[in-house]
Amino acid sequence: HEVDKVPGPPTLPLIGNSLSFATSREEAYKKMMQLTKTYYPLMRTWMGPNPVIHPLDPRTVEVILTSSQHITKSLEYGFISDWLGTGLLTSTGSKWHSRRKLLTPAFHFKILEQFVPVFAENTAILVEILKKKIKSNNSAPVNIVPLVTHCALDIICETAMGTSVHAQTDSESEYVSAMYEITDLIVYRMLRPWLHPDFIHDMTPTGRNFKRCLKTLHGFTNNVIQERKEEFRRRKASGEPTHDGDDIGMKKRTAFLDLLLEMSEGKGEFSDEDIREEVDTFMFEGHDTTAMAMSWGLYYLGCNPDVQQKCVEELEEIFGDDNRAPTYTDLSQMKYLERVIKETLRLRPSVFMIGRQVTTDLKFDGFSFPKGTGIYLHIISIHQNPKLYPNPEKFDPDRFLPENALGRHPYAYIPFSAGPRNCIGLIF
Ligand code: HEM
Repeated sequence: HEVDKVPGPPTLPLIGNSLSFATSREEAYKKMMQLTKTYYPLMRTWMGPNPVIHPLDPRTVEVILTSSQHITKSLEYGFISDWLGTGLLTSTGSKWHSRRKLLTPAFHFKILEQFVPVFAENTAILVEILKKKIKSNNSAPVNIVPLVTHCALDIICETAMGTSVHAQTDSESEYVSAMYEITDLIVYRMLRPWLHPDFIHDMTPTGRNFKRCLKTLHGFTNNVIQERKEEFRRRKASGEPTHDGDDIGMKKRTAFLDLLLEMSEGKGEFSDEDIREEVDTFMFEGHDTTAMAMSWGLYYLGCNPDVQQKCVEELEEIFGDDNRAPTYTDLSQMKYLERVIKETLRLRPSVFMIGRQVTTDLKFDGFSFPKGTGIYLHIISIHQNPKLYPNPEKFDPDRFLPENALGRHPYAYIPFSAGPRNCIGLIF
């Protein structure tokens, strides 16, 4: 096979390199990181019967990401599509093109600006919960990940669907548990090629649990969509504004769902099913990514008191003694905090790997890769490459000072991916 001209670890017939990764997430991750170091700058593996190439330096990553041809996601994304359908993350070709065009205005900063109070309200709840935890724990370490994740879930629910799941105050919610469980089940399946065929997966406990979670998740979004739709129609019929909140507890803001409903009513371009797949996509893409970024950010602030002190000073400069909630304009003044977030996403990018599938022959560096070859892009491996970031494990926000970033390859920093299929929620 053409792909075998590229160096890579020894393979077994039929199963390729799959056995090496059919282990815990942690082990699979460590193994992959080690391989990317050994075979830098280009590696091949076989995931079961499927060949995969791993471009590991920014130059070749740029070739893939800037291409308008290579926009089809790798086979693994198929395991999410029972949940997310062919929404923006998983779709390809003309469906993806038209959806991306339709949804881009929903992420305009004018829309995002009205969400800042939602961030502030939910963060205030998180701070109170953290204070209580620290007190009741006698200042012993607190696992912040579930707390931060619940906060992120509340934020994304309110901004994407205009409804609250109150995950911070009701962590027993069925929807919240299903959300947690399904992501674990998907990763478990990805790492085990014998679970890839649907008919096998469906017969296993993993498959049955997956279906159960799916029922809860789809049931929840379907309900919210129906409720919002009825409300939307009622308002339209009575001549009220369709999406600026009402007196039954909704805040004065437009959730993504309201925008989708407007699109569907206006031009009939979105069916209920279309709306659900996009809302589910935002829920999936928008909560775990932000929760991990916030958790790692807090972790690094905790480990680096000097960095923490500089953030405090910056905030004091902006707010003085005022206890008011931050505004969108305030955010743009938090230059140092922005570098802290950038450095967090360098060291611990929430989406540490993305995948593509070759659909028309791909050529670079004297190699030719036929249709059907998988492409894995290891964002984390690029971000931790000592050739691009000296002393890569060191947490140093000043790497992102303009003078220090000068001359760095633009594809050496890609936490939100890049090119036509980059993250639509990156300003969020
Ligand atoms: C720290 C936060 C985030 C990070 C690091 C992140 C990262 C990424 C990355 C790397 C991709 C490319 C995925 C791929 O090619 O497979 C992506 C795509 C996407 N992200 Fe984000 N994301 C974040 C937050 C969000 C939020 C808050 C939303 C929505 C509310 C969102 C919605 C999406 C969507 C819909 C796509 C698919 C875009 C397309 O294919 O056209 N993301 N994100």
